[in-house]
Amino acid sequence: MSKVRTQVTVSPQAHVDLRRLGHPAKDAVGDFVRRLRADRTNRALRLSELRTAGGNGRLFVGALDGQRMALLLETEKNRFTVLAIREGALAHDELARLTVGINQISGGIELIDQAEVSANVVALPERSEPTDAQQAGDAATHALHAPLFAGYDDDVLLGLGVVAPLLPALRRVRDKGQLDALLGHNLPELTKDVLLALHGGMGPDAVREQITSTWQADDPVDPHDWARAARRPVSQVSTEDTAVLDALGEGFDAWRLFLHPDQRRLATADFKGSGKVTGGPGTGKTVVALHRVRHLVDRLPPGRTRPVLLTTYNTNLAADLRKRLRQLGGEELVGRVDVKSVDQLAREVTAGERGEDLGSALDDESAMNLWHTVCTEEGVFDYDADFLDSEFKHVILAQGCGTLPMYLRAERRGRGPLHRRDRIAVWRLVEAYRAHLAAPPRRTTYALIADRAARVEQHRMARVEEQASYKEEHGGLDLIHREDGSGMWLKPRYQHIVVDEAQDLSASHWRMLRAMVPKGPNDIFLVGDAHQRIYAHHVILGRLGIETRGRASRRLTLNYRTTQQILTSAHGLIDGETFDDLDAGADDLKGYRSILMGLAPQFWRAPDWQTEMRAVATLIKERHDQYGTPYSAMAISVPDRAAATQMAVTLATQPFLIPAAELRKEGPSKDEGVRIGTMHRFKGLEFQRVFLTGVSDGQVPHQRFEVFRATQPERHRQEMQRARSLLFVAATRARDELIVTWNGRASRFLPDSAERHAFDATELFNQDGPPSGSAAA
Ligand SMILES: Nc1ncnc2c1ncn2[C@@H]1O[C@H](COP(=O)(O)OP(=O)(O)OP(=O)(O)O)[C@@H](O)[C@H]1O
Repeated sequence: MSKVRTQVTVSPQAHVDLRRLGHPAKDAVGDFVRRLRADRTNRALRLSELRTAGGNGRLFVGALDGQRMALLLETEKNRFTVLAIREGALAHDELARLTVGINQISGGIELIDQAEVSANVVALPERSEPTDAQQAGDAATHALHAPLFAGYDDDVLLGLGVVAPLLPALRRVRDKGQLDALLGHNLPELTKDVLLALHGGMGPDAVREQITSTWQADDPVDPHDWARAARRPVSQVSTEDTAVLDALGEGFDAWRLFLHPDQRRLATADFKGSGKVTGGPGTGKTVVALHRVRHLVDRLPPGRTRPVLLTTYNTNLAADLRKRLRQLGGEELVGRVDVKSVDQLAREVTAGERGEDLGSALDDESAMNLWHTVCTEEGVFDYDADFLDSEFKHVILAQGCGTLPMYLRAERRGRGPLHRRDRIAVWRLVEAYRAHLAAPPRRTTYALIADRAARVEQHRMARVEEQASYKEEHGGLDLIHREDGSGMWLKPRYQHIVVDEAQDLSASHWRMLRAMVPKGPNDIFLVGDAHQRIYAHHVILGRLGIETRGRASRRLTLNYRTTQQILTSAHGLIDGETFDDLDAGADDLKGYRSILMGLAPQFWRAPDWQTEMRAVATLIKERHDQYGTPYSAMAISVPDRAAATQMAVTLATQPFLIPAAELRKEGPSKDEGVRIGTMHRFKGLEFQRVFLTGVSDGQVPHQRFEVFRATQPERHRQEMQRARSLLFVAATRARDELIVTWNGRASRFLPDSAERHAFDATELFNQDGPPSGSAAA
């Protein structure tokens, strides 16, 4: 019999099964897909038809290996979609009972296990019908017992996108616990999102507008046309099954295959100029940025140049972006993109300048020490080094103040008043500081490098524009003679720039980037979140020539990283603060939600730092030994570098013997081992389990900021906001579990309930064993 070429894709829900079942299942699916593509008649696949799905669809089961089976849908001749994976003796029966359908809103293929949902979730405490006496009870009691979604007709729920076969079970859900259990199942994403939003208090109209409409299919949905359904992006990303095989082979991240419709739209949108995406932690901003890069590269003419720049705040994040870009599109994609941190870029720009030697860059601590030196030498002790450094970077350099009169006129929005007399004194100190740097051996700072790079690029862009207009006036003649000396035409550095972690770039960085790409369609695309700003100050992009108002600004609100439970707690950390939208507007986390369910964060208090460290080591070892969490999937944030060393030593000693890797600027010091670093190092990363240690009173926020409360209230407010953002960033790195520990009293940023609910770390070392909480995630 001749072999028939077969196409195979994997559905989003099957992908969730694979995540849950882990690597052996993934490898089995990879093998199965390869063999099925090669020859569907291969007997080892044990491919057998189960039933028709109605219309042109046929359901099959196949054997992945001795223990695992898959449910497949043949949507047209020799095109299969893997819908679900089960393992164990009952795998066949479990697959056979799944209900498969086409969602009438999204047009995507969805499935649910009605039996499992009913049995495990809502069959639980079905409440008996009220007696007469109870019926006489007050309305509040009645409301308490009413099913959660009683207020919405079936038609309303279906119209919003809820998967139809779920309705009978959903009608019996009466409390949040049952809803969480229901959402803990592998349900279609649209259904989960709608139910969460309704339960969170969003009205059906708002849900329709903000959620359902984003999933709406572009064409009319025929509930029997499986071939069409399977080709819609919500069912799969690509009609090429090689993409699926690649994804299965190398790493295993859903984002490479399935994008939320909002994410997809942003990645492929056409902007008249720049585009901006904001959104809370874990909403897939980086994922959108990566897909955006792929989209831009796909539209380039063939070539070897790198006309697209992908940039971010620091080196280790840039390395991470390069890795993820390679996963997304291989060498072919990476080969067309410059992936660099903004400081590296600025460094290269200034290094390329003839006759320019700015000297080596001081690290943050040395730069701060230099301010101390300058103040001592000048005999001025009215301003602290932090303040001077910030004033220099965020006012003087940010606004390009080259002279004292310019600085006297500079705006200091949100920084409180600074009188003329003080500005003159600060300016003198700044001049002394610059003189120190210029004296041999010449040194500089990253802020000065960025400032210089911005000027160089602005100058370069002015020449590019000048040449372009000359060429236009002279009919496009070759102008070699005009560029005599350099002998070449100047071209803009890039055609497109994509920026991740945009909230932490300084005004100088933006000036440099603005001048690296000509103004035009899709010039700059930036993603960021002001709630996570921990370095820079608020920059108004519109004033720097980056216009993203109106339709060019979008927000993502669905979190894919962190469980709803962790998110709610993290949210509490920044409640009450106000945030910008990276431009002149305001932003908040309204509507920010997660469809992932899990454990509530755990709190542990210890009498002292030593006990706290040993408690953390105990909890980590338990998670590794009992639940199989690799050490490298766990991370500990510590208050400072000394604490990092102490923590690593504690982990390494008997009885723990836990390997550790320090999180450095350029990434972890080793591939293996628990990651340890200060909260700043957690930026942009994610881990399965996160331990935030030293979250004690006086440590978070640090007590040194207390002096500003009376003397510089505006400064105090800013420091508090930054400290909250830092804790927020660190907490939202956790995928499955967040553990917060402290010694002495808890940080005032934590809710009062933290102290009340905290476990006592000393009990971990009692003979009776610890109350260590459930850790399986
Ligand atoms: N459509 C998706 N489907 C499945 N997983 C997704 C999707 N989008 C993002 N993710 C996953 O969610 C996590 C967070 O994504 P990403 O890092 O892009 O978020 P972010 O908004 O940049 O986060 P942060 O601002 O906290 O750095 C990652 O693990 C990513 O793989």
